[in-house]
Amino acid sequence: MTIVSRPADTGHVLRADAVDLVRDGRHLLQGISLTVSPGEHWALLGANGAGKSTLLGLLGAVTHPTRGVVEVLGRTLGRVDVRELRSYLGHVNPRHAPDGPLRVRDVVLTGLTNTAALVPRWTPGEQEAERADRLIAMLGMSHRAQATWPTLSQGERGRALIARALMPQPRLLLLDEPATGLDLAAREQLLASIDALRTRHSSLATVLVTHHLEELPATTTHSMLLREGRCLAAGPVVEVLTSELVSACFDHPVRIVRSDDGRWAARAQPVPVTMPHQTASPSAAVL
Ligand SMILES: Nc1ncnc2c1ncn2[C@@H]1O[C@H](COP(=O)(O)OP(=O)(O)OP(=O)(O)O)[C@@H](O)[C@H]1O
Repeated sequence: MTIVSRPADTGHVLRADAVDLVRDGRHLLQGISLTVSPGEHWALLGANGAGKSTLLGLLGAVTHPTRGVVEVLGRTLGRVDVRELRSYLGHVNPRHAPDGPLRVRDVVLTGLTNTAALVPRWTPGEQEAERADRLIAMLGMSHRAQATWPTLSQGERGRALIARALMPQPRLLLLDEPATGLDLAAREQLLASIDALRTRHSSLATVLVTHHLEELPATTTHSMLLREGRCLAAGPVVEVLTSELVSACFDHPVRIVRSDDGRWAARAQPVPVTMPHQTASPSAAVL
C-alpha cells in the first residue's frame, strides 16, 4: 500500500511561519516556526500547559493562527476548506469515542468518512474494505476486528484509532499523547506498531505529542521543545533531546539517556530541598 494524499503531493508536509495564537488576550503560542518534510517524525515535548495540543490543533487544521502562516499539505489555513483538508490527514485523538458500540473494523472504516459513526447507506468499496483489514493486521488487531468498542482495552483502542487515522492514506499523521493510560506491555506494543508503520511507509510524516521521553518511538527523527507557548529548541533529535535543553524546557534538572535500541529515558537530578529552620547548602537533604 502506498500512502498518498490529494492536496499538493510534493514539498513540505507542514510549514508554520512566525505563528502566534492569542485567546482572551493571552498568547498561547508565540513566534512558532516549523517545517516538517516527508519521512520526518517529530516529537512535540513540553510541560503541562506549554501549548503542545494547541499547536497540534493548528497543524491538524482544527484552529487558525491569530498571526503568521500555517500550511498543511501545501494548503494555507484561512484560504482552504479546512473540513476537506482534515479528511486528508490522520489525526489520532485518544479521547475519540465512536458513536455507539461499533466493531473495530467499522471504527476503522469511519476513518474514510471522518465521522464518529458509519454513515447511513454508505458501504465501503472492495479496496477500501481490504485496506481496513490490512491496516488492522498491521496494527496487530486482526484477532479483535469483530470486537465492539466498549470491550476493548485502552491499548487496543489506541491501535484501532491509528488504523482509523490511516484509512484516508494520509501523508501526515498527528498523534496526541497516544501512549497515555497504557500499561507497560500495551505501550511497548503501540510504539512497536508506530515504528513498523514508519518503516513501511517511508514518505509518511508524523508529529507526536507527549510529556514523557520514554513514550518516544525509536524512529523519532526531530523534536520541538515548547515552553510557555514559545519554541525553546527545534531540530534533529540528537541536537534537541539533550539534558541541558530538556531541563530548561521542564524547568527541572533532568539527565537524558538514549539506550542502544534508540529509545530515550529521563532521570530527574537530585534537587536540594530546604528543610524548616535550615538554610540551603550543598549538603541539604535531597529527594
Ligand atoms: N480555547 C482556549 N482559550 C483559552 N485558553 C486556552 C484555550 N485552550 C487552551 N488554553 C490554554 O492554553 C495553554 C496551553 O494549553 P495546551 O492544552 O495547548 O497545553 P499542553 O502543552 O497540551 O498541556 P498538557 O500537557 O497539560 O496537555 C493552557 O494554559 C490552556 O489553559
